[in-house]
This record gives sequence, C-alpha cells and structure tokens, in this order.
Amino acid sequence: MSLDFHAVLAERNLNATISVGPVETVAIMGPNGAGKSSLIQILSGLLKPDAGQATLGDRVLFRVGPASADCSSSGTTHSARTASAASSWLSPHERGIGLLAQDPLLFPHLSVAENVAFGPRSQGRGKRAAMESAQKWLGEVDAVELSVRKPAQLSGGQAQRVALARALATEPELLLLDEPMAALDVNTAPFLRSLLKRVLEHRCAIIVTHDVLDALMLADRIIIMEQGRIIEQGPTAAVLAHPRSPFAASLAGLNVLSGALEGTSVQTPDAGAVVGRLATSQGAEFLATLGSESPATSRTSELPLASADGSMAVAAFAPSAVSVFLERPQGSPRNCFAVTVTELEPHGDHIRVRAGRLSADISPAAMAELGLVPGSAVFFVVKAAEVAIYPA
Ligand SMILES: Nc1ncnc2c1ncn2[C@@H]1O[C@H](COP(=O)(O)OP(=O)(O)OP(=O)(O)O)[C@@H](O)[C@H]1O
Repeated sequence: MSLDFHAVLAERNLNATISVGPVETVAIMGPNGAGKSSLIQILSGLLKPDAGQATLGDRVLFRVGPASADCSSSGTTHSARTASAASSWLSPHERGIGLLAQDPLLFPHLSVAENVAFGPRSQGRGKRAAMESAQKWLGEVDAVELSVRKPAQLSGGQAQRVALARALATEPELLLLDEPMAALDVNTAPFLRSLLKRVLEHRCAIIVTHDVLDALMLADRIIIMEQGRIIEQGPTAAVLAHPRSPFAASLAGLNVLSGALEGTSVQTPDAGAVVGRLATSQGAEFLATLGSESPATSRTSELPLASADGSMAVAAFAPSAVSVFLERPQGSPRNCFAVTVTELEPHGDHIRVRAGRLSADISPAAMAELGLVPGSAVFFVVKAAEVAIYPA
C-alpha cells in the first residue's frame, strides 16, 4: 500500500506533502519544532489539520478543508489540489496504521500477551485466534518468553519490543515509528534497531528520528523538515553525500554554505565568496571523499553538474579540512572566515570547534596551542581544493 499525504495546520505552521511507496521506509528528520510529530499525529488520526488529504492504497484516511488547500510550498503535485469530494475523517483504529512511539504505552493491568492480543481482539478476532496472533508477533520480536509478564516487570527495551509486536499484531498497512529508540539506553537501542531492520524490510513505514544511524540503517529515503515544510528529500545516501540544507549537512558531518554561483565560487550572504571546485561527473568521487567520516557517503553517488552563473549553489567541505588560526593568514589563495567559537567538544581523536554553522576538527595539541574557549575570535581557513561546489 502506498501513502499520499498532504496537510496544512496553521496553528503549528505545518504545510507538508509526502508520499511513501508500498515497500519503502522513509525517515523524517529535522530540528526540534520542525513539525515531525505533528505530521505523525495527523497521519495517525490524533490531530486534525485545517486542510488536506491522505490516501493509503485506495482508502481515503481523511479529506478535510477547502479543496484548494495550498500545496505549493512542497513543489509537488498532489491529488489534494483537485479534491472536490466531501470531507471525511477515519478514526485512528480505522486507518490500518500501526504506531510505535517513544513511550511503549502498554496497558499496565494486562499481561504482555494480552497487550499484543488487544489489537486483534478489537478487530473482532476471537480470543484464541487473537492469542495465537499475539504469540506469532511476540516471536517476531524475540519476546515469546515475556508473554505472561506484566509491563511493570519489563525493562525499557523489552517493553518497546512488546509495543512493536502490539503495533504489528493489527497487521497495519502503514507503520509509524515516532522516535522509537529515543528512550532506550545505548546498549539496548542497537538490538531494537536490528529488529526494526528485519521487520521493516517489506513494509510501508515512516520513522521519525534524530539519529542519523536510524536513517542509514532503516530508511530507503530521507525527508528533511524545517519550520513545518519539507526542505529536502531523496535517497538517504544521496542526501548525506551532497546535502543542500544546513540540517542535512550537519547530519552528514559537513559544512555547507549556499548562495549564488559565480565562476568557481559561491557568493554567500554571510560568509562572502567561497571558492571551490565545481562538481562534475568526474568530481563525484572527490565530493564523496569529503564526507569520509559519513558512512553514507557513496563513491558511486550520481552528482548533478554545477550550473550557470547566478543559479543557487552549495559549497561543502569537511570539518577536517578546516585549519584554525588566531590571526588572518596572509597571501594565500584560500577561503578564510572570521568566526567566533561557540562550542568545543571531543570528536574521536580530535576536538570539534564549532563556530555557529561552521565546524573545524583540530588535534588536542593544536587546541592547547591556540588556547581556544567559547567566545574566542578566530579564522577558519579551508583550501579551495577541499571545497566541493554543486547546484542547490
Ligand atoms: N500541543 C500543541 N499545541 C500547539 N502547538 C504545538 C503543540 N505541540 C507542538 N506545537 C508546535 O507545533 C510546532 C511543531 O511541533 P512538533 O512537536 O510537531 O515538532 P517536532 O519536529 O516533532 O519537534 P521535536 O523534534 O522537538 O519533537 C512547533 O512550533 C511546536 O511548538
């Protein structure tokens, strides 16, 4: 079953259109307050938009508000534009959607098996059939041995596995995962992630996450949301290999500055001209090497060719390519940005020096020599050869 969704909700500044294929997992990522949870709530029937429409396969989940709901911000054609039929709204249990949230929300007075059987029972299955179904899905999540326990007797990871079995037991056509690993500790999350990888393989699913590892392991495609809008989307590896938004760049571990293309430079509004190398088809490999710290970076990723002067373009470079100086270096054909250090944090063997949107990785020895603290005024310097320029 494929999903087509469009919704506008003024109170939350949301105007988003997404589609998910019948056997596809899409990761929705974005900063806090971007609208990810609001989108999930609308899809699952817990929140009503001012306008919009969603279909799952040939079923209409909702059709609300004026037929001319504004889809323009997404740039995507959508059937909601032509919607003329009467309003409709399926309640959450009629939607054929399974939801796994951060909190497992199990019924405390029911056993694990009864919790999982609850969905099939609500769908009209007999007690025995519902219990058989519960056992099957508990088996899928490696939790059969927990059947007779009460939720209070489960660890956080076990409870989340049971909640996943409960979501699957209704045999949903669409599975929604809203930060399913967020409440788990670092030792438990990998197990659930591997389990989800297996479970999601042949499904239509959406996962909201702050963890790029979830997008890499679980998703075919990534959608970046900001301020209630979809600002970037594409195959996970492609988005991380050549990010266009600062948020995607931060996920990929790259610095990204955008502006108008002029020759081999990008004229950025706040950092001036950034000189680099135009990404050509031969340059794809070069760009792939920039994000070497990003496991998603693919040497085979297809890059568009850089386009004409005046068109919007992006300059990308790795924090490891940035040198930090206390004085502006003289006479060198390099990019030099006067910045103020905002944060210092350990990053593997290096120290990551953050200055607003830009980052540099320096050795602890260099850090000691420079004597950096938050508030230090420094110069970030990067060679043109280390900067990839490609169309925005
Ligand atoms: N119950 C609510 N009532 C009114 N506005 C809300 C409510 N919940 C969220 N908002 C607002 O809606 C916008 C989108 O919030 P939402 O929770 O959907 O974002 P998010 O991307 O899920 O954020 P986070 O990553 O922090 O969970 C924000 O401006 C937020 O302040």
